[in-house]
This record gives sequence, structure tokens and C-alpha cells, in this order.
Amino acid sequence: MTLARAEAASRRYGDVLALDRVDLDVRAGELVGLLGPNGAGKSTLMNLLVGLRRPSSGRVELFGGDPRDPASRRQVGVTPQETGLPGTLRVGEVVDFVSAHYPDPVPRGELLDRFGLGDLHRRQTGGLSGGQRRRLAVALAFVGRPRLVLLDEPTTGLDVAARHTLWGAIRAFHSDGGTVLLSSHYLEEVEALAHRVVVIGQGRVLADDTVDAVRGIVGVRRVSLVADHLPDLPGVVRTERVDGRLHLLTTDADELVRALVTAGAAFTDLEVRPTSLEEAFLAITSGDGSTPEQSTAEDRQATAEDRPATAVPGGRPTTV
Ligand SMILES: Nc1ncnc2c1ncn2[C@@H]1O[C@H](COP(=O)(O)OP(=O)(O)OP(=O)(O)O)[C@@H](O)[C@H]1O
Repeated sequence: MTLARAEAASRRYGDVLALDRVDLDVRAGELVGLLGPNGAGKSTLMNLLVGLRRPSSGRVELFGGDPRDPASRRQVGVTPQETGLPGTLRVGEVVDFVSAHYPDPVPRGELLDRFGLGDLHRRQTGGLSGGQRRRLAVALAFVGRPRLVLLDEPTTGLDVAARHTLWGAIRAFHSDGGTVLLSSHYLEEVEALAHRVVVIGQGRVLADDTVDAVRGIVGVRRVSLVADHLPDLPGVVRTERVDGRLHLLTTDADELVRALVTAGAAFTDLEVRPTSLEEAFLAITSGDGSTPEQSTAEDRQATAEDRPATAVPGGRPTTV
């Protein structure tokens, strides 16, 4: 059963096309990570799904209906990227205020304990640390026993311990049958929580796959150099020649460089750098008829045969 759906949803802000014909289904019981760099369109997509913004074209649905319908909204919990809490209210008072909007809220003590805030119920929110404030903002999304929660970068600004507390609370909600869509810049976070990851870049869905598949793609490194001719090299998933430079995409840059040296290859101006998640996906989507307008010259030059498989082993968690 689909709880939230976008169908060819686009959203324009003046000249900026923030979302470009996005399709997304979030089904009951899923924990979906929405991953992408700054400005990719993650918040815009979430705002459409919960009815805070309307699509410029296409459709969005929440629980099969209009996201702006109050009956749908009562079943959804949301933590936006930024929240303002009234600084003079105590933590417990803020929870009580939000609870009053729901027929069967989670008891205050239980909610605060889940998010490691049990000792702070008498503290004015203005006296909370940034991390405590963020945890409270996330906790409030769960007050009304929602069927679906949307969390926009929930752990930004949290230290490791606070992040783990929050992950535990999200996991507990999910294992009790709750559905979660959370956005993040951190592949580690998505990996720790989600089975499915939707990668979004420049307003488009670049991949919608298992976390393992996405991890593999992120593990690709770009080794670039100037050389006329190279021997056969191990682990190269794609080769591009741009403006006299050769770019070799590989899952193991160390091994590749060792092989270059061992083979006595004549090269200059060697550079090794990570392939960003977005870059990896733009490379993968090039040449298949769905090339995004934003693809680079390098991507356009590559042939379809050069493209790597979508899952490349040896990936490492990476920030995009
Ligand atoms: N209210 C607005 N007015 C004008 N442009 C906007 C508005 N909201 C978002 N945008 C633009 O839309 C694009 C997508 O923004 P969005 O906030 O959805 O991205 P994001 O993936 O959530 O980014 P971040 O990770 O930085 O939060 C960006 O180019 C942004 O500048």
C-alpha cells in the first residue's frame, strides 16, 4: 500500500526548476532514505508530499488523497529542516501543546525517554543545546502516533551519541510498523537505517535502489592523468578522454596506480579524487536516453558500453 506518492511532480520557484518530473512511491512499512547534495530538491519533495507546497505540474498524494486534507495530515509526522521552538516554554509544555492536537498521543515521559530527553522536561527550550533542540524537534514528529514520518535531515548538528539515540528511536518506530522517509547528506546515515535509497540530484531522481547498490556506486574513484597510451589496467569500470586527459573510474584507485607504475606506463599530471555521488549517477544515466540536462561534457562523451554496472563492489560511506 502506497502512503505517499509523487507522479511526474515538478516544482518551479521562478527560474529555478527545483523538482523535475519526480516519481516516488513510499509504501507502508518502508524506511526510505532520500539522499542528495545541497539544493538537490529533497526538502521541496518532502514539502510537496506533506502539502506545504503544491507541485507546479504533476501529482502528489498522501494516503491516497490530497496532502492538504487535514485528515491525511493527522496521520503524518514531519520534522522540517529548521524548526523554531518557543524559547520560554519548557520541553514538557511544548510536547503537551503538540500532543493536544492528536486523539491518542504518545505519553510525554515515554516520548522524551525515547529521544534521550527524559531529564529535560522542565528545561525551557531556550536553554537547550542545539543537539537537544534538534532531538526535541524530531521527537515532536512522533507525538501523534503517525503512520508515516518525514524527517528532513534529522541528525544535522548532532554528535555521535545523540545521532545514535535518534537512529534508535527511528528504528523502533519502524520495527513497530511505522513508515519513514528521511533525507540526509550522509550515506552512513541512510545505510544505518534504510534498505531503500532514492538519490536525487538537480531536481531529478537519479537512482532508486537498495542501499548496497548505491554504496557500490559511491565507491568509484576517478584517476585522471595525461597519457597517450595505457596498458590494460585492473578494476577500471569506465574510461573517458576529455581535453587530452584520461579519466579512469575505478573501484580501487590504489591498485590502479600501482599497476600503472608497475607496467612502466608513461603518464604525467596524475590526480586521484572521489567521484561524488551525483557525478557517479550522472555518469551512469548518461547515454541511456534519459541523460539529464545537467550532465557534464565527460558524461556525454562516454559511450553506453563504457558505463559501469549499477552495483560496483568496494564502496565506502561518503558524504555527498
Ligand atoms: N522558496 C524558494 N524560493 C526560491 N528557490 C527555492 C525555494 N526553495 C527552494 N528553492 C531552490 O530549489 C532548489 C532545491 O532546494 P531544496 O531546498 O529542495 O533542496 P535540498 O535538496 O533540500 O537542499 P539542502 O540539502 O541544501 O537542504 C534549490 O536550488 C533552492 O535554492
